[in-house]
Amino acid sequence: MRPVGMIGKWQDRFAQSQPLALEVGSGKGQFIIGMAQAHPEQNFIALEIQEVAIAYILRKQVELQLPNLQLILGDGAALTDYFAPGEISQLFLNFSDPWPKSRHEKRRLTYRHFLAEDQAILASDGRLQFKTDNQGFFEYSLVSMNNFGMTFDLVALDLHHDARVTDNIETEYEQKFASRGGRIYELVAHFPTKKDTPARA
Ligand SMILES: C[S@@+](CC[C@H](N)C(=O)[O-])C[C@H]1O[C@@H](n2cnc3c(N)ncnc32)[C@H](O)[C@@H]1O
Repeated sequence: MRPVGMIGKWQDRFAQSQPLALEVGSGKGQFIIGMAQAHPEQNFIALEIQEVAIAYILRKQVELQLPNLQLILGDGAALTDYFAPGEISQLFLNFSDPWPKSRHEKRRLTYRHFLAEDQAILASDGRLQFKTDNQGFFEYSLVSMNNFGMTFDLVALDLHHDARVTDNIETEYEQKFASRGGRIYELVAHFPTKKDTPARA
């Protein structure tokens, strides 16, 4: 069931009102729990489509009782069903399914249709952070976001050996791939604001 009643009211669910970050596809929650613990000055929502995975996060949250973490069992392909325009200040896509076959391009969470959803819920100064171990998916996402008019704040082709990144919190997948010697890619980007859009002649 979609939490339609919560649209625009998510801050009411937290101990205090503060910038709200969302992770789409949280898996077992290692990243979002680590972020909520490291950043008590922010609120966090884990959005996950699989009951088994969200139940795993819930079990940890029952134990930890973090005041700045809420969970949604839902579909990250329809973010405007859950959030009001500008309600989210930071959006995390971590190791989303790469859907490598060309005919599945429209399922990739960095396809333009999903970027439009992301843009709608992100605040004007909001940021999208994307991590993957899949080079092809990373390249695709760079092009898709560039074509969408987004600006890149960070492009890291080897996140774990990038001196610019000092506060990385690993996801379960990231830990697994990196421990086998795999390279992790990350980008941080923002959407164009109205003032970035060139005026028509
Ligand atoms: C490859 S796993 C990555 C999990 C975690 N982010 C990590 O890096 O360890 C992808 C996760 O995204 C979830 N997922 C896939 N499509 C989704 C969607 N449309 N909405 C929400 N979650 C989704 C899957 O259930 C899975 O838990």
